[in-house]
Amino acid sequence: MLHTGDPIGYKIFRHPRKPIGPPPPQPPGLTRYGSAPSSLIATAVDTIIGAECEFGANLRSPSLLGGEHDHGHSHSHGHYFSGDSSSITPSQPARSTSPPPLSTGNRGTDKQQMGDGGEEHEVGEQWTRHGETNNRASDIALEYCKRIRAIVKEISKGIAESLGLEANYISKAMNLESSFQIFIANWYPPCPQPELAMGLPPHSDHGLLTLLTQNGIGGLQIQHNGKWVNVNSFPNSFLVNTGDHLEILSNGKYKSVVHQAVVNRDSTRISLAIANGPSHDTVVTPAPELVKSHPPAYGGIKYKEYIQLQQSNNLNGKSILNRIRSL
Ligand SMILES: O=C(O)CCC(=O)C(=O)O
Ligand SMILES: [Fe+2]
Repeated sequence: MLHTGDPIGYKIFRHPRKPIGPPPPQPPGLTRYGSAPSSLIATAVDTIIGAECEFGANLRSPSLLGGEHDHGHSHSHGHYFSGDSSSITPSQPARSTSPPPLSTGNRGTDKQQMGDGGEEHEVGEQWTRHGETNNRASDIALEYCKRIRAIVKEISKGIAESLGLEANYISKAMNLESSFQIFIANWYPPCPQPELAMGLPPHSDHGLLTLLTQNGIGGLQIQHNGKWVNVNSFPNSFLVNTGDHLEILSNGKYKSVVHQAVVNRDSTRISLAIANGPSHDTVVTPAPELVKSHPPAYGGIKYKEYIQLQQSNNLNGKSILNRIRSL
């Protein structure tokens, strides 16, 4: 897990208490206690990264996230959002009538998916809330994702060099110009018996890097040497989680971090995660340079299929990565 030091600001976001919906499938022993009311993403975008807070202000200035545009991408290239929650839906019909391939969530969180203009989605879809188009939230989130993508590309250069690879190796191998991003908002309400509950079960993220920002309330834990370690919510920082596809590409030199979210008795916690992966159809395999002294430890699988596998199974540590482990 890495931290980036970009100076972002945020403000505490308090969502009105609402009953959460029916619980998703539970891991044995603990009650899942975290979800998202269906309007969370748009509301969270409005309040955590929206115009009233520092971050929103920074979003409009090029300095924060590395520039006005994301090097090579434009709306016409095919950024999109699509909704898989009941009340945040594309305001225009999707191009295909089949459901989005990644729409089956297993986490009880609201998600918005953003990708490279593949066949399933219309470009420039907008979010609706309570039947009304929320242009502002979708515009801010779109810009946010573009800037995050630029950051991920920069970090990937440093990682590639640390592996003895050419700086742009990861960007090219994963086709990061068209990287598939998923915008995830997690909402963890106060829980009367946190010791009996679990916010988000242990898992690793499927992509390359996940950039997380939070509302100042701790709850994230990472597994380190077999123990759970609390990760504090540092102000003015993103938390960067290493994902399974970095582990694959690096032939195990970088490990994806297993993490979970716990809940607390007093405060609502919200986290916004942007999961950044390769493009949909990319098959990532260990870099040839890294299999000279160690045979490839993982087989390759299309990223889209990998995500489908994770989303159609309960979150359970590194269970999906283990399926394509060859050693
Ligand atoms: O809420 C958190 O801190 C963890 C979120 C997370 O792991 C995820 O969305 O994948
Ligand atoms: Fe995660």
